[in-house]
Amino acid sequence: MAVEKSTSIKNNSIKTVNVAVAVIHYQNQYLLGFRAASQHQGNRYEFVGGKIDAHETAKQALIREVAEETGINIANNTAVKLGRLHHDYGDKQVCLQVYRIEVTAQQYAQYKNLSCGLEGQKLTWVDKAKLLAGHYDLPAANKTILVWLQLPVQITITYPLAHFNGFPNPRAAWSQYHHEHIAADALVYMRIKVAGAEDSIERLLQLRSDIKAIAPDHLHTDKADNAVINRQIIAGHLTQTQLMQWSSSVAKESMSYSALSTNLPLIVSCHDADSINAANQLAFFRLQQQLPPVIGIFLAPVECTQTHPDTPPLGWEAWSKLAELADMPVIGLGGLSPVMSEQAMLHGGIAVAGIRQFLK
Ligand SMILES: Nc1nc2c([nH]c(=O)n2[C@@H]2O[C@H](COP(=O)(O)OP(=O)(O)OP(=O)(O)O)[C@@H](O)[C@H]2O)c(=O)[nH]1
Repeated sequence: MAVEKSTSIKNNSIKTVNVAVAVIHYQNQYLLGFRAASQHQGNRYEFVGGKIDAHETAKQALIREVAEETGINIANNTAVKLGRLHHDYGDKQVCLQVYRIEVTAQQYAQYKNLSCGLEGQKLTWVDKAKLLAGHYDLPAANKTILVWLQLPVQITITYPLAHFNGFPNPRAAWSQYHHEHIAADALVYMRIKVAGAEDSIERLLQLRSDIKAIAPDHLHTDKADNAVINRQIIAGHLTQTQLMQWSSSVAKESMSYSALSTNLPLIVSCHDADSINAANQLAFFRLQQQLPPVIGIFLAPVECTQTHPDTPPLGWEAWSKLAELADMPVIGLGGLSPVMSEQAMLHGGIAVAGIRQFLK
């Protein structure tokens, strides 16, 4: 959501402070600062960052703040946009503009023993698994950043069930095929494209306890007592059509949107600016309601695809402009291969997803 728009939604008597936040890491080591007791949200860990000055872009502020606080020059590192987060602390409203920056091996070697910042603050490199497990007390707004950081740089998508229609038992064939071809520890979007085929998803999850899944949003709400599903499904998925239905139900003040999952984060599919705006609206709504966040957008198609040959591709430039509108991490989809994650990052995305080339 655009900063201006969110500010107008909120109490205008309190000005929103725009903050550039740098999630600096080298592989699985993440850099945290520690806020002094006298600061807002004091005695908590934080990512390096600070207020965006007037006349400064978020990326300029990021480079300046990181240099001022740590001495690390990130001007030539890729800053991967994760998202924008609006948070009301009661005494202060912030809009965090969050970027992930991987430092080079050389930078890490130079700064890995850094324990005190240039402003006298404590700095520490921490293990990603411990960070995500909540071992470090961070300001409340950062909770969503930790959920974003769970997303890998490659996401596998399943074939739809119809792909196996030639088999005597298509549902069993779907589960068996994916059981054999999904890479170890993958995050898999279970795009089965048929209502009522949840048993196939459940069977696949039972066969592959190493994988995590994004499943149609209704699945886990229907089966909230199912241990397999609860353990492995990390997010529910909404198609663009479902997202726009939610958005129009909000516009009509109908309560049907309450049917969306309340126990898991959501990932949505978008193809244009209107749906990205709806995703931002949904993310803002869920944060306000303290519901699990919207953690990503599948934005497609980047390139031509075999599954949607008639849909004109966006191409990376147009894709990048749309990705910039999103308040949450964006995943490239459509005609991509796993090695293109770097390209996605250079265009404002965090990951790539696909079917064929992502299965082994
Ligand atoms: N740097 C940083 N700030 C964060 C994070 N999470 C979060 O909510 N914030 C909030 O964003 C604002 C950061 O701005 P800042 O660091 O320049 O603010 P400050 O209050 O320390 O500066 P000041 O002493 O000039 O007022 C603070 O209100 C802080 O509580 C984070 O991970 N890193």
